[in-house]
Amino acid sequence: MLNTVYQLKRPRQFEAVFKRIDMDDSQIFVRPTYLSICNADQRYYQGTRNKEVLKQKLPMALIHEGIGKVVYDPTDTFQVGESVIMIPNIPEEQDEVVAENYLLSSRFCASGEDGFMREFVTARPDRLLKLPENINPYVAAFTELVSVAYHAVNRFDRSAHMRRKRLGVWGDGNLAYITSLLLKKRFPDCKVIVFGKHWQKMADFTFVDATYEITSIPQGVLVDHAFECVGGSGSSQAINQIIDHICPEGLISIMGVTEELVPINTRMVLEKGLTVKGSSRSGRDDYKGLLGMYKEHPDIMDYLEKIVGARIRIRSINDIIEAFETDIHKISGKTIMIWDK
Ligand SMILES: NC(=O)C1=CN([C@@H]2O[C@H](COP(=O)(O)OP(=O)(O)OC[C@H]3O[C@@H](n4cnc5c(N)ncnc54)[C@H](OP(=O)(O)O)[C@@H]3O)[C@@H](O)[C@H]2O)C=CC1
Ligand SMILES: O=C(CO)[C@H](O)[C@H](O)COP(=O)(O)O
Ligand SMILES: [Zn+2]
Repeated sequence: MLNTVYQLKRPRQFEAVFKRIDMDDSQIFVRPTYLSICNADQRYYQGTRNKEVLKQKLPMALIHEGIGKVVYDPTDTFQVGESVIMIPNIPEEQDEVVAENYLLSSRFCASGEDGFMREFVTARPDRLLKLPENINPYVAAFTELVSVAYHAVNRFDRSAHMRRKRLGVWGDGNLAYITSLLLKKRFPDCKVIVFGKHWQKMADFTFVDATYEITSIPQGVLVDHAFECVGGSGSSQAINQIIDHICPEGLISIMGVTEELVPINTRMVLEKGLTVKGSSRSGRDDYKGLLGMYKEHPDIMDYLEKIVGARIRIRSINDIIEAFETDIHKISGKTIMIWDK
């Protein structure tokens, strides 16, 4: 059968193409319902990736955060009409050491192949998870982003030393909000301190213990471990400020994505004996763990609802452009597309 795929042809230009999909016994058909825009999608949409990357990856359907409804399941794993979270990471092998999101052979929707802006997404049963009942679909749409923070917090917990009195989070955007929220819920006895550029944005981080503007951090403010949730051109400043404010033998978790190489003060990384740990994407176990955390702490959902931003119904390519342009000009929050295609 033919599937309509809404691909980014070149920066700021989408087109609908028709792709043949063969029905077989292993692929479940899902109709996307709520999709959420990530900074990675914006880098393709605005053409801020380097030319070679754009040439290699486009045309490609964007979006790797989303939920949908099962319309056909030859595997009998889900019921028709059931809402599911779509997992964009697609592993092709298992490894006893390397997690699915770090395997070089893994594929990723909206990075190396079409993302979720399609009429139907076809997926193996292990790439879908049943959405719990009564979950707000606008929040569920960005489960992938929350699972990335969950994954990084888990990695931190497995590797960082046990002095965890103060945990620093650099950044004041969506990823910083989510990471500090998960840290506070997971380690309620630790102080979570946010270091951001905009006090107006940090005012929404009501659940943390302190916030500082990065231009006026009082002398003597130190953290045991830190999370970098900035990315882009702010990466270098954030990472170097972390190096200045972290105690010896602390762990720095880097999550921000940047196109440029980032100069960092390696002398002080050495002198302080720091561990720098990168975290990218997430895997099925992270989604499952996160859904368990939602069950244990239902108020996480209330906090996540606060970062739902614009909600835009998509019926045409012009609506898609409107969603991406709105997202560029937002102050904060996640832009959600109600996928009515
Ligand atoms: N590792 C992964 O798998 C994932 C990584 N990401 C990446 O994480 C990064 C953050 O994402 P997101 O929160 O959505 O992005 P945002 O752009 O919303 O957040 C970053 C925020 O940090 C602020 N900022 C800039 N410089 C500094 C600084 N030196 N110290 C503290 N704060 C600063 C920015 O302000 P201003 O805008 O004024 O510069 C902005 O408000 C992005 O690079 C994104 O691509 C996202 C998802 C998954
Ligand atoms: O957003 C992300 C995961 O949620 C990552 O930033 C994204 O996977 C990076 O992909 P790309 O290399 O295509 O920018
Ligand atoms: Zn993303």
